[in-house]
Amino acid sequence: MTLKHLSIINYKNLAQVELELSPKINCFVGNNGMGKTNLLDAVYYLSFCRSYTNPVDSQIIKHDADVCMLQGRYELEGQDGEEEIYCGLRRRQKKQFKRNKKEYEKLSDHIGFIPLVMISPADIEIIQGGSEERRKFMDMAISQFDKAYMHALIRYNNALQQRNATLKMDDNEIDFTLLELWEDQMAGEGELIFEKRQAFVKEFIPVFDEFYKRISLSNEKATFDYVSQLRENNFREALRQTRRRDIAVGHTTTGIHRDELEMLLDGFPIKKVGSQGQNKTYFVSMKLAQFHYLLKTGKRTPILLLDDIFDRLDAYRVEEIVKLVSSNEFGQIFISDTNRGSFDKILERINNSHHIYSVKDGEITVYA
Ligand SMILES: Nc1ncnc2c1ncn2[C@@H]1O[C@H](COP(=O)(O)OP(=O)(O)OP(=O)(O)O)[C@@H](O)[C@H]1O
Repeated sequence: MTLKHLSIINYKNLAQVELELSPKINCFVGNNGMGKTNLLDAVYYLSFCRSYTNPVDSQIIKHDADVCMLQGRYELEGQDGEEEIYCGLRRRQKKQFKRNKKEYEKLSDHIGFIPLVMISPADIEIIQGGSEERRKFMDMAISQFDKAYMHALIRYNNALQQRNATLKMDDNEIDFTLLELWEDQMAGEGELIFEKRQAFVKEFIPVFDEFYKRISLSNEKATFDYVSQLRENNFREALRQTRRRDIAVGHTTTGIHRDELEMLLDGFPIKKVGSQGQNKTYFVSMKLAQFHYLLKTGKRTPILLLDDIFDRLDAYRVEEIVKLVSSNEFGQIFISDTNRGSFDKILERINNSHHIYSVKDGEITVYA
């Protein structure tokens, strides 16, 4: 999977960008706040129909503009010709998302077509944030290769919302037949989501473990465990049993929306005991394992985006990550950093084609 050409108009601080990209490594260097993350985020947008950093579309249009446009031309492995992905945003209007000039009926149809993994400092939230961050990680990872999972999740969340709205009604207004209907839908979709999350985590852990060991070259034992109320309970029955309590609190207290990934370092929660470098090693290993998983399950090599990830890692860990991502297993890579030195280290090891760009006040030029 290669992004050959990228055009941007008015994406955050990037007023106008035209780039011919290297099929292997593309480095973006510049000071803080210049637009490096925005550039990587634009590439992310073309895969996921949304920004990695800001879920509100109107806020990604350049402040002084009304329209924003992204266009990418891709080459797919084993396929002749190019694929063109286009996104047009206009304030107060529905976004247009097109593949080869044909508009998608549903944006979810596009997810997974351009597989991509982004690693950024914001991923610390997977460890430090609430359990919804860890569920989001699983959902993003599985949805990219499993449409049935994504659709089950959409239906589950809809049924959950409906059940919660019903629980908030006055007792005499609650329609128990309707409540049962939402519960049946939640149970059906929830069981499927649980099975798929369980299978994903089972395969994912050994790969993650391997990456963590390689990057840290230590005896630190990093692992995690999937915790779900569905493991021990029949979900449909559990929903019936917790109804009274749920009516009292006004929301659903049982289900896969309460699942958790317990993240451990040497048997202790990494959230509590991990150093900054260990935390970073942990989430980088998770994302690389996600890449590996996508590669194994999908038809195409994902694009990898590394946004400013070397800060706080010791020289040894940086070198190991560089060795890993420059191996043949990885395809096209976009890297951003404030320091040209990090790139030189990376490029020393690689004979492959690479481009280095300078990013300054939203303008991108080939590095002199
Ligand atoms: N909608 C927008 N319109 C114009 N500028 C925006 C918009 N959204 C964000 N910006 C600007 O983008 C800049 C941040 O860019 P970005 O996050 O890409 O920086 P960076 O080069 O990655 O910096 P760092 O090294 O600090 O991570 C800020 O100056 C911010 O004001």
